[in-house]
Amino acid sequence: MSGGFGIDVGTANTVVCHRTRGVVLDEPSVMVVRTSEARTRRVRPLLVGREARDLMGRCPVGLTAVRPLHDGVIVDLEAARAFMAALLDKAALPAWQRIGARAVIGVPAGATALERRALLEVADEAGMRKAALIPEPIAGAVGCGLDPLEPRAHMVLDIGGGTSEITAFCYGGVLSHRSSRIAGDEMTLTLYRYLRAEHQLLVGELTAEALKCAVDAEEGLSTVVQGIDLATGRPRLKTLESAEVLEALQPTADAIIAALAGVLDDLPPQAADDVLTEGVVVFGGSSLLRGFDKLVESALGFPVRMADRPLTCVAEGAAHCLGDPDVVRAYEDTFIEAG
Ligand SMILES: Nc1ncnc2c1ncn2[C@@H]1O[C@H](COP(=O)(O)OP(=O)(O)OP(=O)(O)O)[C@@H](O)[C@H]1O
Repeated sequence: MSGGFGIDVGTANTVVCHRTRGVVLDEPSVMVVRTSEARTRRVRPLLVGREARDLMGRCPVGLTAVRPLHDGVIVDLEAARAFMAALLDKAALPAWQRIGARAVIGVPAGATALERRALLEVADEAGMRKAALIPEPIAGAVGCGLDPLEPRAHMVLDIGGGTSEITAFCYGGVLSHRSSRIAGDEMTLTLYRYLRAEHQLLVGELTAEALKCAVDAEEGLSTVVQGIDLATGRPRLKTLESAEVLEALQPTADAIIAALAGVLDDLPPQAADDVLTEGVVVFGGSSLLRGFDKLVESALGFPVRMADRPLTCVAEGAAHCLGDPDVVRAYEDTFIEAG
């Protein structure tokens, strides 16, 4: 059987990868709904994905932008169902391809049983009857070409929008795992707060995020930001050097590096040796922050391997696992519930 989908429903982006056709959907995990319907069972998205994201921070009265996931897990089942159905409609995936299709879905390694069931229900509603779950770090590792069944330890860092997950694994089992809520959204919030406190400038979430993505560590680029002056209430432009932006983001990067060091400390010497030789494999959108790899390398002193496709490798790895069920079976009982 050649069909089926690998799915990564993330806090920031949702990616669907067909087993043979590759990525068929890659959209922000946002929808715009009527405020009166937002918390009801009859929520009907007016906009979904990119168009919904464009309205973030600009929603007129009566409309609300909703993110159905927080920290990588579903927080509102009705919203998530409506979101997934609208997104699949938007991708125009024909019903014959979807209904009864197999799917492997990436889930944070620390998702609770309830959170995992919520994802399976959403897949079921979307018509995918034979869905299986896989920890996202393992799916991402497969998408980067690692073999999580070989008797050799690997370590991956997945920095997405809501969570950073660090996982060391070997021979079908997890050696050590840490998850932190310090990831891309927290970096954006840090910049928003920084501009407010240090430059008395109020900016929208999309502007703060664009500043984070525009930063260029190597070429010392500067970026012009437009916001509202807190003192006068008038629009004002501010030019920021990359070095200043990176300095403001340093504490968030330090927190992620500390979690990485913690996972390394947990490893038995032989496994640590494997990891130090291969280096840590990094993926997730926030790994694209300029200079992040150099920061990790200089802090920990071991190599960092950036994924070729950091935003889609989880969905691609999950799709690959459709043809390699041993990986799904080996890791299905390795979810680590937070105590
Ligand atoms: N060039 C860039 N520089 C810095 N950050 C970036 C860049 N491009 C994307 N990002 C950030 O990557 C994050 C989204 O990454 P990704 O799509 O991997 O998250 P996700 O899988 O949806 O989230 P999670 O894994 O937490 O559920 C956003 O916070 C976004 O701002």
